[in-house]
Amino acid sequence: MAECATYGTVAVLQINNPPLNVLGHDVRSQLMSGLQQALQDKAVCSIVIMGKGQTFTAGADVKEFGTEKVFWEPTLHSLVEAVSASTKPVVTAIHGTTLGGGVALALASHYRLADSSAKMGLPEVQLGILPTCGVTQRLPRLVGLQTAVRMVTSGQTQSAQQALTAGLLDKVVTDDLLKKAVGFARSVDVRGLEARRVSSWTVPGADRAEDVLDAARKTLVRRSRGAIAPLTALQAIQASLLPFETGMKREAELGRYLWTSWQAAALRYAFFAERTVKRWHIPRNKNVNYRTAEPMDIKSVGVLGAGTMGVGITISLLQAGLKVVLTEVNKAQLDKAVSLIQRSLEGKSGGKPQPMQLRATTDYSQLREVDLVIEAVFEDLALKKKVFQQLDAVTNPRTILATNTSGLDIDQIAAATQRPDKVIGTHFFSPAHVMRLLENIYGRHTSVETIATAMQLGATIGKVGVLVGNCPGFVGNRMKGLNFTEAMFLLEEGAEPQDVDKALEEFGFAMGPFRVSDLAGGDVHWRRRIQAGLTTEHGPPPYTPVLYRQGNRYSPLADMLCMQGRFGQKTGAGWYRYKSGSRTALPDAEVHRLIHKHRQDHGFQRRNISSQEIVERCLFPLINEGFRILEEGLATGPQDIDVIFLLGFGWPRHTGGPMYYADKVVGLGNLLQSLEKYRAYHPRSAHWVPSSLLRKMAAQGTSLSIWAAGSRL
Ligand SMILES: CCC[C@H](O)CC(=O)SCCNC(=O)CCNC(=O)[C@H](O)C(C)(C)COP(=O)([O-])OP(=O)([O-])OC[C@H]1O[C@@H](n2cnc3c(N)ncnc32)[C@H](O)[C@@H]1OP(=O)([O-])[O-]
Repeated sequence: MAECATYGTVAVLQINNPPLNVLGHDVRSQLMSGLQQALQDKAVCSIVIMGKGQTFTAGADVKEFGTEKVFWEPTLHSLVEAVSASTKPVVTAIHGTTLGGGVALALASHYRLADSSAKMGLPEVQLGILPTCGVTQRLPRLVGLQTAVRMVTSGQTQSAQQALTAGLLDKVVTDDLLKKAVGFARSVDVRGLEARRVSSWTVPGADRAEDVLDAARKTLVRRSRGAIAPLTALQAIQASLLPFETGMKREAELGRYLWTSWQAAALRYAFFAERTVKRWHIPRNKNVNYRTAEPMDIKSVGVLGAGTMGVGITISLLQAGLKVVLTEVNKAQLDKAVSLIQRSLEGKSGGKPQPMQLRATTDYSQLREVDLVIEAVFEDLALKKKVFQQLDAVTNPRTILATNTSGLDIDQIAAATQRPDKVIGTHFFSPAHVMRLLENIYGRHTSVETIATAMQLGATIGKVGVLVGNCPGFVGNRMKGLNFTEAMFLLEEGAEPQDVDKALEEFGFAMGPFRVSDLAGGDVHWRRRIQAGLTTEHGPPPYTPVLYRQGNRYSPLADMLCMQGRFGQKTGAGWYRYKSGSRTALPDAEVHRLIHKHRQDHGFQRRNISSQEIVERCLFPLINEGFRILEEGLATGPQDIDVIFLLGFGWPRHTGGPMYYADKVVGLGNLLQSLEKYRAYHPRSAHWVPSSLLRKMAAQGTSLSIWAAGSRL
């Protein structure tokens, strides 16, 4: 856990708690007793604290949070204060990704040394808590307010070089950290320790503090969108301008406030949910799971289609060091894609992709020897079936064929091949090289090896893979579609697009549904609705009522915009208008007139609609659908749905995701009541009918956490 050794006059305490040396109770106890021994040992003049293995430490053990263990002595706070109070100089020697409590230990030490590859960061706000243990008081004294605010409120890591420049480190070394740290510790002045204690310093540039804090507050109010941790952290940093002890008290008060908040619990849930989804199984056959599966080794991947998605997917694959054969029938499109890919990779790595790694071609037969192909052609079932038939003929029979469809039937696509066991959906989210989600969809015949390979590929390219079953829209788009449907009904009843967007942005989404639609392009879903027979390019299908389709209430507003060529930002007009070259959504009188006329034509009485109603009407049907998805066995558990929404649809992380939010914030009983209430007003919308799983759980008073625990192997 923590090992102690002496090198002449230097005592070295080494954390050894693989994989990440987290500071659980055992580690803290052993570090504390090692420190005390070193202080008592007359032969020891200075002390080094460092870590073995992949990192110094990833900080506190998050698994202890929410349990009593975190308060067992020595707490992290006691350990940090003992380091600070040491009567012998303490040198912290850092390597790997050092986070949270690791940075707290370093700040309390008298000297800080790091390996050149080290990174340091304070991810606490991402867990909804405050970096306590004096971090908010010592860090500004060491690096100034501006850097401290940036590090604490963003959670972003600093490279060793950045940390050195900022004053967070005293020295960066290149190799043999143990030897260098011992040498450094031997050389430090054992007298004058007080002057090395950061707690005795004052914050540099305190005369400009007001300006720095005001600017940070304005940015955070805009960016945090309801998350309380970043602004609370700013208050704690502000307290560093007070005498150290007073600031520490304020830090402790604010720390307690966040520690006990529902947002901290939600963010902790989100942290573990992202890691839980890799433990997948198929609900209808639990024997098919991550433990029984053996993935194929993937070294080369073919990408078919060089549009926006194909380009993003190719970049992700190349960044992970895989060989890619990018295939596109249109030569001009292919050339454009290659130059986009090269520019993107140059921007990141300073180098072009090696010619060996990216081969661009118009010739399908070049895909013959790749291990896996990801098809990313236009979202059209007939086209995809044709492409899969060709792929089946041209590729090696062992090659896995993946489709980047966002909602089409995997079984129908697989049926176009002689190898349905090797066909799977790999749904990337746009921009594919940025978004961390990969929704993997198995069909009726997809083999366990194919599933394991797609999940493994996700991990290889730095994405979080979530496995789901096959249904129209899969999990993400099936649920998300309902959000947009209700958003349009709200327009019919009296809201304007900007009212709906504002309410959902205040809830925490980066963008409301109409701004998202304009960004993505309204034509994508319009084409899908045409294919589904819900509308035609010229209006409702013959003999179809304007406001009802296939037995449900239907709003034709989005179709009406598309019929006018208003596809969103790319056409300069959608639900909003856009000045040339600008992405700023401006309310558009044309759209308001169109909505107003539609209301008049169909007898809607305009009424004022509250933000609460907007949020409930847009989100509750989506959550209800999540319960249906669980009931139908299309997701391994609620975490899978939450991760899809957190990483793929910008669901505000501090609420934990739709299923967690329903369970812990709204309450399943309240959710059921609301669904019943809206169902009474909107009897022609099937999405208000509560799912039987929700009814059952609300009646039994059970929580989704029972499901979450029981649904994992
Ligand atoms: C009192 C408060 C004051 C203090 O300031 C608070 C803190 O320090 S707050 C803490 C601040 N620190 C953080 O917030 C650190 C958050 N951690 C990270 O950001 C990444 O893990 C890291 C970048 C370090 C490595 O990425 P990677 O290489 O892709 O590895 P990976 O992510 O796949 O993790 C491997 C396994 O380790 C597990 N695990 C990880 N961290 C912790 C932890 N702290 N604890 C427990 N477990 C943790 C993780 O669940 C996984 O387990 P499993 O069973 O295999 O699912």
